Amino acid sequence: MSGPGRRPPGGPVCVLVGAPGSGKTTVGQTLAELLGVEFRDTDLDIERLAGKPIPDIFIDEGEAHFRTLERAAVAAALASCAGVLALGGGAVLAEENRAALVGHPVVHLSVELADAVKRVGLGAGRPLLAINPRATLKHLMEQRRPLYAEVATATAVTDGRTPEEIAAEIAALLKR
Ligand SMILES: Nc1ncnc2c1ncn2[C@@H]1O[C@H](COP(=O)(O)OP(=O)(O)OP(=O)(O)O)[C@@H](O)[C@H]1O
Ligand SMILES: O=C(O)C1=C[C@@H](O)[C@@H](O)[C@H](O)C1
Ligand SMILES: [Mg+2]
Repeated sequence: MSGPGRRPPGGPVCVLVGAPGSGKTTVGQTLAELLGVEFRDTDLDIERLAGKPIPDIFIDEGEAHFRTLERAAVAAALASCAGVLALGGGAVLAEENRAALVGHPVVHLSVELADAVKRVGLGAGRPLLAINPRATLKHLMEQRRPLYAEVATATAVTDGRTPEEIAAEIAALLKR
């Protein structure tokens, strides 16, 4: 893993991006504990503001509305989080979000299809994976791989590794 990049004053110490099941929420929580900083997750921010779970937002208002909420959540979190920030798996799809990430230390949690499929199972709580999770995840990962690479200043491989090992690697890197 190469260096994570410079952190703008007041911004997150680390932003995590990656495919569904890459471990952004799990590794992010562990990393925040290790560093003694706040953990923030734009998916949770969106659910709190909307007052309902993400699958219900997809059902009631549709994906386009969710992406609008997500762009606002990413901008707000980048402006106010000084800890570890996990983004939703599809946040990098928006050019606006990719532009907002420039200058931040962004770590891509990489995962191959086999481990990702095992981790998300039948996609419970993940509306995009509700039907045919393996094929959908394969397509999403192929489509998004260049976008994660575009925004990332460092990559941490997660396949076959525990969240604790991954968080420790990122923490060491951030101290450099
Ligand atoms: N390195 C790992 N090894 C094994 N299991 C893991 C690892 N990282 C995460 N998991 C498990 O995989 C599942 C998905 O992890 P998590 O919810 O953190 O992914 P995510 O990247 O936040 O996904 P999403 O994009 O849907 O929010 C959880 O059950 C978690 O316990
Ligand atoms: O991969 C995606 O597009 C998504 C991932 C989750 O984190 C949530 O943001 C939502 O379920 C959409
Ligand atoms: Mg998550």
